[in-house]
Amino acid sequence: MKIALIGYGKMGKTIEKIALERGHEIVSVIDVSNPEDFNSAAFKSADVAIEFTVPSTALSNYMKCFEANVPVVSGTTGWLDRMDEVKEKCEKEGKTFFYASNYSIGVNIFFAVNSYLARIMNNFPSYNVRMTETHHIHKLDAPSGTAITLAEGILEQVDRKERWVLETEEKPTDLAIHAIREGEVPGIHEIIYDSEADYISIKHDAKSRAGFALGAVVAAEFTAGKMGFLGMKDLFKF
Ligand SMILES: NC(=O)C1=CN([C@@H]2O[C@H](COP(=O)(O)OP(=O)(O)OC[C@H]3O[C@@H](n4cnc5c(N)ncnc54)[C@H](OP(=O)(O)O)[C@@H]3O)[C@@H](O)[C@H]2O)C=CC1
Ligand SMILES: O=C(O)C1=N[C@H](C(=O)O)C[C@H](O)C1
Repeated sequence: MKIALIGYGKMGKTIEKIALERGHEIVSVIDVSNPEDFNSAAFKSADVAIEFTVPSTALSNYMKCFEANVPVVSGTTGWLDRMDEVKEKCEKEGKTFFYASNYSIGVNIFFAVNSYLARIMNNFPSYNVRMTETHHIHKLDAPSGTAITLAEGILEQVDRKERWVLETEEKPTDLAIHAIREGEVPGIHEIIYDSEADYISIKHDAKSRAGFALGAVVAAEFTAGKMGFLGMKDLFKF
């Protein structure tokens, strides 16, 4: 498969290594220095583009992929308030977009466990729920995209919580997400249910970026040749 990489940072480089190991060809690499390459024949020849950049540029990168009719798989976080515009492009104009706030298989299992636990805990109001996420000091957004997906999973199930908030609960119906930035941590997410009697927690701790990158390449293999707005539920069927 011919892959274009958009963003050649920590994730772009890890994805390149895994894509090559899986027998794919990298036909174009676009970073801040060469945005004109979206118009190149090499970019347009790609079966799929994999985009991991920064929140401020993600949406405009997707639009450039759509103009070139190259399906895009993205993991960039911190831009999700614009998601409806992307969905509309897919639904009305037949473009292809695959998105996950976290591509690792382990985190997607964790999402399912989080939902299941939240459904049980809905019946036990003596437990208050909160979350912590820990990432490297270079991360631009907080809370992490993964933490937002986890929070959405809890809010769907736990009737006593109405919205997530960064850091401090203002009222009992708030679900607090504490964001920690330290060293070079690839990503830790922990959900805590706390009562007077005890404390139940579930935690995912990424050992490196390899799991995220492998998931993104597998998603790209799945996306090439497909149409529409896609996500991990289409890929894993859970
Ligand atoms: N969904 C998932 O599974 C995961 C998502 N992420 C998310 O992916 C994103 C990238 O993460 P990571 O690789 O660690 O970050 P990095 O900062 O290491 O890489 C981002 C890269 O994008 C480049 N860039 C900036 N602007 C543009 C532009 N206009 N066009 C093309 N490239 C551009 C940067 O260049 P320069 O440095 O020169 O500015 C940099 O090389 C983040 O939003 C992060 O949260 C990360 C891991 C997993
Ligand atoms: O910026 C990162 O590094 C990560 N970002 C994603 C997020 O915001 O959830 C996924 C992973 O946690 C690493």
